[in-house]
Amino acid sequence: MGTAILTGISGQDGSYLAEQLREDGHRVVGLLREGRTPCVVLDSVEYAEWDFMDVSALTALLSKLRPSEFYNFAAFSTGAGMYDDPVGIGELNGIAVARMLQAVLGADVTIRFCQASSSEMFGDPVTSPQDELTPFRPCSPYAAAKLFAHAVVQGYRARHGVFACSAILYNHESPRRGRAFVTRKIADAVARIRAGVDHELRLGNLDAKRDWGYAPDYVRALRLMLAHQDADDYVVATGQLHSVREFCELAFSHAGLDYRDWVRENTTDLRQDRRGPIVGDATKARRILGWRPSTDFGALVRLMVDASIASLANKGSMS
Ligand SMILES: C[C@H]1O[C@H](OP(=O)(O)OP(=O)(O)OC[C@H]2O[C@@H](n3cnc4c(=O)[nH]c(N)nc43)[C@H](O)[C@@H]2O)[C@@H](O)[C@@H](O)C1=O
Repeated sequence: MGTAILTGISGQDGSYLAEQLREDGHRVVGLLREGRTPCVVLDSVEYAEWDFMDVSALTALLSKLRPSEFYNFAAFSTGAGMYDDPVGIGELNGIAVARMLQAVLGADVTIRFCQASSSEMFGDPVTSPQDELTPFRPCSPYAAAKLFAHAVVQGYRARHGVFACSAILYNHESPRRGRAFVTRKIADAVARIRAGVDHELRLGNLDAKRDWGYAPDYVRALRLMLAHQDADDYVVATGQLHSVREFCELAFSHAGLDYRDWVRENTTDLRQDRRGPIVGDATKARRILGWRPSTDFGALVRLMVDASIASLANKGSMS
């Protein structure tokens, strides 16, 4: 088995992918931005520091490590922050991807590259569900930077013959999701309310809807993309739309609670989210890669709540 390079290894996607690759016998090298420490520290994963402004240093690193695969998850991604720091987002989520592909080209054109693109690129979508041919209408610096990266991936594939793919990832969740995201916020709140630690949960728009899948399923799709004979772009989604309210209903009832007793809509967390439904059509991934999500919405909600309850109990027993 070969060496795989991962950026963004400290987030949920990178950590799940690293685990799956390790299980299959790959050597995994996580690239950490200088001065960073990984949130999820994984045994048997090596780490290297990475300056995302420096193409020649990355070219030298790739020439030394000779990876067969390179997955890029490095990005600012916090929902509410999609509008903050357009310069930083443009640099890391957008231009850095051009630098990575330039380094691949300089080091070894046979390295297979996978970019984590985002359903946010559809912005206020012209049609629903969206597939690989739906036009993009980005509504935030985050989405614009991801779209720049997406176009760069297609350019290096078409013009330079790099095996470069983009996965247009819809929301994907897990117990490793950052606490700023709504699913983790709800799951943690259920655990804390159940334990009597908290007494309410303040959320933004309860009627906002998303196509939510399970993160380990989504990283499995990325691996299938790089294992396929042809490089291409794929929508990775469940095709099911659910509201924040439905997530709350299921999450609280899983803990024997009624969300209406505990959840308050809070205008300070409200985002201007009056957009058409962002829901994906993953027919192409199913047809060409044989990819299917393993975990449906109900199972996802339950496993996240169970993990938050276990984590809180664990903290309690350690204090
Ligand atoms: C595909 C896309 O997926 C993620 O971005 P996101 O969809 O913004 O994720 P989120 O969990 O912050 O919001 C989901 C929905 O939930 C609504 N919502 C209501 N009340 C609260 C609330 O209290 N907090 C938050 N965070 N959201 C709330 C909020 O308005 C939105 O409609 C990233 O991975 C991103 O990197 C990415 O690419």
